[in-house]
Order: sequence, then structure tokens, then C-alpha cells
Amino acid sequence: MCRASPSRWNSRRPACAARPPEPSLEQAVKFALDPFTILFTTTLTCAVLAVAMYSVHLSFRREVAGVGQWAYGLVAMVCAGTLFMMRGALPDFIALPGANACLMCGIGLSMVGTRRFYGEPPGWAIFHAAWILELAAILWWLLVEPNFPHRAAAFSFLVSIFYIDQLRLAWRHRTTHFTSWFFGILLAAQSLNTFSRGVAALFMADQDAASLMRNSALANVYLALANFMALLMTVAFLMLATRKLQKILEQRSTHDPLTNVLNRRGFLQSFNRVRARQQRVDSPLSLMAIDLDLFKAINDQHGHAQGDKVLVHVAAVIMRTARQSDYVARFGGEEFAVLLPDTTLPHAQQLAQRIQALLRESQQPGLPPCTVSIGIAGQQAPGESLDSLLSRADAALYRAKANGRNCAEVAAPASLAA
Ligand SMILES: Nc1nc2c(ncn2[C@@H]2O[C@H](COP(=O)(O)OP(=O)(O)OP(=O)(O)O)[C@@H](O)[C@H]2O)c(=O)[nH]1
Repeated sequence: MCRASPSRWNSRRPACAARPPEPSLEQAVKFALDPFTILFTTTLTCAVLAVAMYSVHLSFRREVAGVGQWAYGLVAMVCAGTLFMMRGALPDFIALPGANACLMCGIGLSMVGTRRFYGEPPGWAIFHAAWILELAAILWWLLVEPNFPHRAAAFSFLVSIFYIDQLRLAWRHRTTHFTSWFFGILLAAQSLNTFSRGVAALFMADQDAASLMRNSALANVYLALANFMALLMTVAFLMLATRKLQKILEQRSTHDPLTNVLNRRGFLQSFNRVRARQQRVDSPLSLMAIDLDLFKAINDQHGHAQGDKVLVHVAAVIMRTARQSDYVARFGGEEFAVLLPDTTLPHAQQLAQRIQALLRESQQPGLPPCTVSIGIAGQQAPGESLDSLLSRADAALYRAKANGRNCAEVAAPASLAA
């Protein structure tokens, strides 16, 4: 006697057994994308991402805002997924409102996180209004007037508020970098997706909408895609946060924390860029070495904190006087350097006089007056190194100090300086 195969999918069954009909495409999709499996894997992935987000938040909470809210949002989504999976074990009037409220809070917290990330107000009023409205809607259309499409529409419209708001911010703060576009495109797709789902639910007859959105192959594909997109968006936000952190660390490694002008390392990088350009375009290059006069006396008489403010003020004056294309750096202590591309020595001298004049005129209330001495060197040949330029500018600066301070001196040509 022939024994029938235990599996529906087993193709190597005895020839005498009656061949069961092949599953239709819809049955195959329903089998492969079963809602419980989708929910289970999504919930598990959300838990893993929540841990990753939270660890980023713990390490860089000062540098990158908003990551914490995304982490808490993922925890809320884990709660939502767990409650959805417990339908059947828990009564619907607990599982459904609980799961929907958690889902709203999860997505809402990501909106709060994105707002904080971009330095905007967190939008707690929108957050609370949306999840409370959703809870009221679901309780009404579940317990008072049961209506699945209306519940689906309410959820979709309220959730799309969160996505559209983030899309607005991503657009306003867009950059040309890939991560910015990736996050924006995902937000646009999610906004469109949730909003059109709400419209579809509203305009369909109850039965059609119910069969489209529940217990059908299409519903399972939609559920799988929506979950995938939500996870992808979390990854995109994490990429955005990492990019921001990278920029902050780069800035820290090339800038002086007190005055926010370049440090020695940043200055050297800028010089190399200018030199690379000079190899294509032959143009003059000058350098100024600027040193505050009798700064020790300022520190001694007014305290170190006031001395720091004077340094910040001098840096601001130099920045204001220099062009966009110039590079200002603080070389530690009370010494600054300014690299002036496309600038001849006479023009550099005029700039030095303007800095000294502006320092005289822009005396800050509460700050002691200060003056600077300046040494100026013009590049003699395109190949002249930064060290050579700096040492000639420094020699001129010493002469300015020796000549009574608060003046500018031009460096001697390299051969004479040697
Ligand atoms: N407030 C403050 N002081 C600093 C900082 N770095 C260096 N200094 C002080 O800058 C002063 C530099 O003094 P000196 O090198 O003697 O030079 P000076 O008093 O400016 O005299 P001349 O350069 O000859 O005009 C020292 O007292 C340092 O302590 C800083 O970051 N903040």
C-alpha cells in the first residue's frame, strides 16, 4: 500500500498517490510571508537595533542629540510587536489598543528624536495628541462601533503625521551627502505609503478593505514591506547620526576648541590644499604670524579667564578681517597664523593694518585693551615649504616686537633671512 507523503510541498512522492493540486501564487505568498513570522522577526530586529541605538546614545549623547528617543521608540515597537503576537492569548480589547498605542509612541518618539537631532523643538504636543487620538479611535471602532477599515484609516493618517513632519525636517536640513538623501527618500516613501493606505481604507467598502488589509496575500506583502521599511529607516537614521559624529570628530581634530579657528594640524591640511591648487594656477601667497603684545601682563592683572576672552576676541577680529578664502589658525598660546592665498605682500600689509585698526576700534566692554604684533612673509617660489614661510614670518614678528610692538614687519627674502 502506498503511504501518502506527510509534506504538502514534497515533490518526490510515490507515483500511485493522487497528486495534490499545486498551491496558487496567493497561497504560496501567504505561506512564505505568514504574519506571525514577520512580526516575530521584526520585533527581534527592533530589539537588537534598540540596543545598538542606546549604546550610541550613551557614548555620544552630548555630540548627537535624538538617538536616545529613537532607542526608546524601538523599545516601544518591541512592546507593540509582542502585544500583536499575543493576540489570542490576550483579549482583543487589551492587545489591540495596547499594541497600536505602543506603535504610535514608537514612531512618535522617532519623530521627537529626528527633531532633536536637527536641533528643532521636540514636538511633544504633536506626539501626545497623536497617540491619545489613536487610542481613542481604536477603542471607539473596536468596542463601540466595530469597524476595521476605519481603525486602519485612523492609524495610517495619524502615523503619516509623524513621517511627514520628519520628511519636512530632512528636506530643510538636507545636504548633498548620500545618508541625507537616503533618509529623506525613505521618509518620503513611508509618508506616501501610510497616507495612501489611510485613503484606501476610507474609500473602500468595508468588506473589500477588510479583505485587502487583513488575512490576504496582499496584506502579508504590505506588512512585510512596511516592517522592512521601518527597520531600514532606523538604519538610515543611525547612518545619519554616525555621519554627524564623524564631522564633529573631524572638526575637533582640526580646530582649536577655545577660539574655533584652525589648529596647527588643520592649518597644515589647508596649506597642502592651497599648494596643490598653486600647482595648477600660479598665484601669490602670503602668510602672517600674529602675536598678542604683553599678554602675560593681561593674564596676571585680569586673570586667565579674561585672558581667554581676549584670545577669543582677537580670533574673531582676525576672522572678520580675513576673506572667506583665507585660513586663520591658532598655534597654541597667544600666537595666530593667517594663510592668504592669491595675496601679494602689499595687500597682506594692508590687511595687517586693518586687523590692528579693528582691534583698537572694537574694544569690548569689560575686556582689557590689547594690541598685536605681526610678521608677514610672501612666498618666494611655489615650492617654498610651510616651515620656511613660517620661520621667515616669525623672524619678522620678532623684529616687530623689538621695534616697540603693535606694528607689522615684512620678512626678508629667504636668502637674506638665511
Ligand atoms: N589666558 C590664556 N593665556 C595663555 C594661553 N596660552 C598661553 N597663555 C599665556 O600667554 C602668555 C604669553 O606670555 P609671553 O610669551 O611672555 O609673551 P607676552 O607677555 O605676550 O609678551 P610679548 O609676546 O613679548 O609681547 C603666558 O603668560 C601664557 O601663560 C591660553 O590659552 N589662555
